[in-house]
Amino acid sequence: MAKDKRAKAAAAALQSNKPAQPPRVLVGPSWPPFKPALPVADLSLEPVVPDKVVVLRSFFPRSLCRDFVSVLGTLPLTTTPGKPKRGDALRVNDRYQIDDPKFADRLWSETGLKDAVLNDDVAHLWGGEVIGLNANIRVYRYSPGQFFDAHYDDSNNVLVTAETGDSLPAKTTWTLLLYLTSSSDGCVGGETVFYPYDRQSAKEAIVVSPETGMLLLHKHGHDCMLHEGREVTAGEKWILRTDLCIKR
Ligand SMILES: O=C(O)CCC(=O)C(=O)O
Ligand SMILES: [Fe+2]
Repeated sequence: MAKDKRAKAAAAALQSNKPAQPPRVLVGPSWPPFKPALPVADLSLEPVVPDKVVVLRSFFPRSLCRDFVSVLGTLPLTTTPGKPKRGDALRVNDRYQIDDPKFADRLWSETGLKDAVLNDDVAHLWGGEVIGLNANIRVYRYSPGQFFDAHYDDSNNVLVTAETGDSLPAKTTWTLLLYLTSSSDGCVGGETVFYPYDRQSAKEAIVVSPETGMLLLHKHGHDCMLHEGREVTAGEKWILRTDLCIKR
């Protein structure tokens, strides 16, 4: 065998002996059942900023939020390093992330969310035909001292699993945040704040205080408003994050 061929073979052997990647979490948490049956309230979207930010109050009842927090509290959350990658916002919180198409579909179709989002009055907001939620579910816990500095959320190309099991090409267009705790649970601070003019001006701030069980949707990608998760100063802020996905 020629010398360079031997070297190539050795390199290939080394490659195949490379230690395995850390296992990806494939099995999600056992999410609590949606009990009582959802929705518990009339789900009408309330505008916070016209065409940019809307909320759905009492999307989850308080008891369900409590059930979620107690299950999520058993997950291996990871504290994000204080030093972000270049271009990334400084985020200091404890986080868990999983691809869970089944749960994303349940959250979409078994909660009243799908009907509320596809309602004729609001269907024009989303930038296309919404076909479901991003399977990438993120759970954030902010303890005192933790926050998410001002940033913009990106739009991403993803696959959404249809009821038939088929994967459909999709694009995320709006961020979805579900607040599982609030001041009524002892969480102080943690407001989500939007800045309409791309600068962190206190005068221009549009402040959304967490409400237990409230769902917030805001436009992301090109038209995303600068926003932050303010520091929590007491208690814990728990949120669940995913995105609305349109057909691509
Ligand atoms: O925690 C918040 O209020 C904001 C979270 C956020 O901006 C994000 O997940 O991109
Ligand atoms: Fe964000």
